[in-house]
Amino acid sequence: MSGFLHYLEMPYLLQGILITLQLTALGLLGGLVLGLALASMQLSRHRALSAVARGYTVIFRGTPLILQLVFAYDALPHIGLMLSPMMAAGLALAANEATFIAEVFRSGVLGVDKGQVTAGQALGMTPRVIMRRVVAPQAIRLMVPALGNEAVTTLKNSSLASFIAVQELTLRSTQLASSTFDFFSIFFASGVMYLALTGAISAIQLAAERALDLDRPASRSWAARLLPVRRPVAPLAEKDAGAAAPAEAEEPWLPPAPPEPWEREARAAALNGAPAAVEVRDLHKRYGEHVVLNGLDMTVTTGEVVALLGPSGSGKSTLLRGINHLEDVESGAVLIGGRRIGYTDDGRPLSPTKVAGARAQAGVGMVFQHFNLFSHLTARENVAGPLRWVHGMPAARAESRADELLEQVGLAHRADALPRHLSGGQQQRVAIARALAPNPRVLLLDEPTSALDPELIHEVLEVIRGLAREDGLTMLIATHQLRFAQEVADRVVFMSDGSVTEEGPAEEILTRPKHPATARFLRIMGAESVGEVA
Ligand SMILES: Nc1ncnc2c1ncn2[C@@H]1O[C@H](COP(=O)(O)OP(=O)(O)OP(=O)(O)O)[C@@H](O)[C@H]1O
Repeated sequence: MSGFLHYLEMPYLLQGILITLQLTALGLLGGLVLGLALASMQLSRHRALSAVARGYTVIFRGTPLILQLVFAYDALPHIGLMLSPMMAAGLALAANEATFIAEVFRSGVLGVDKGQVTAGQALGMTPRVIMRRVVAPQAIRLMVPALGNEAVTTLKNSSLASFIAVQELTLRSTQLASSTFDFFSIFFASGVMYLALTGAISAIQLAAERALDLDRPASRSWAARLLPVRRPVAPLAEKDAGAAAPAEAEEPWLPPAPPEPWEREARAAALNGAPAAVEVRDLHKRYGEHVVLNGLDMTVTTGEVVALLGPSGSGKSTLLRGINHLEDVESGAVLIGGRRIGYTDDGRPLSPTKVAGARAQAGVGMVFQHFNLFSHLTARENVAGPLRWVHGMPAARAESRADELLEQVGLAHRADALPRHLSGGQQQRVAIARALAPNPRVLLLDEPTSALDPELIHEVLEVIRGLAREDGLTMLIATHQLRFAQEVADRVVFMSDGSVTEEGPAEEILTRPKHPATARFLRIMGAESVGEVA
């Protein structure tokens, strides 16, 4: 059995290993470059590019590698492309491997939560910035195991190059065995050598996975220097300091009583005559045959807080996305501070990159139902990152602004935590801080508490209440929290079937609705208790 050992150090076979490694490197690097191009083409919005990439994939994934090797070596010379055996094998390996690597890239990119991409868009990031700062760092982490697999496959497939006389390990083992007839020992030694090589690849893969693991302290991770940095995970705090009411309180939490009539009157007087922050004019949107916004008109005055109510499916989220041009609409217009986002002055649509710039300038902050925090970044980086990437703020200033806002939402002590180490309520408060960071002129909140457990809702509502009452921020809030709407909103807009059914002072709409649809909705949502509070 030990007869195979001396083959492990035989220069003839060791040189074969070197050639195997060179061939694997050619196949893998070529496959990575070509695979990246194929994946980009498949993900592109241009149908022709996508079709070419799919056609390529069908051909190269559907035919045997050995045929491709022989083709590259024997057939290409007939069209004047003469390649050495090594180059022909490298080309065939790369061309074949690219189809699999492209799928790995594609699944990595598609595996990143779409909500984060939407959040990036809402923050004014260009497609390129979103890819670099949000999608790529997360996709790379997802792709490492599959890429490790592809590296092992390429190494093993390189043995097929023996068919076109490349002097790699398999061919040399075969030649040696044919001349010595010591088949068993030689092929055994050759198998051990392949195992050592594939084992090394697996070890590299594991090291990369460990290095990219977000739960490891960044200081020990070499990969953290390549991908966006995060600070070591802060120890979990037992209890949240800040805006929240204690979660363990035994009494059910109730929002403070609505403002006194004189307070409402004072606010109404202050808002009277203020310029429009958001104007929505005759907005139409449909998904296929389904009309979602049906000629919707609405104006939000600067400093006003508007609660958007309506049954599920009435188009509230679509309206909020439409206001920030995250949704294409069929007709109508949205003006933010008097300007249309996403269109030139003569009404032509802008490119996605220019739309991003327009969004950043328009100053519309957005908070989503499912938070949509960038899951690979700490709370601080979630807030500071967009300030740097979109608004060009120096890192130190962006971080101190992030710290200031995290303090405001009661999360200064969790600034270094990743989103997955935060409760839902904390995540939503980080999302609010992120939306506030660039000083938006208007904040859109899309059911900010509906994904939260009941005991976490109040901490988010407290933050929003502070923004409305103390900071005087213009807000449009889609919500099902009627008591909250009554307390915080200056006006309630009730939507059904894609248009405004009824609107007016919060107090009036919530306690004395005129339209039967509003009355039915309020009844279902427990309007009785609103009446009690009033
Ligand atoms: N991308 C989409 N493709 C097809 N239909 C969609 C899409 N997005 C939303 N819709 C449909 O549009 C309608 C309005 O959806 P929207 O999310 O705006 O309603 P909503 O009032 O916010 O509802 P909810 O209170 O449940 O969030 C719904 O019927 C929904 O199914």
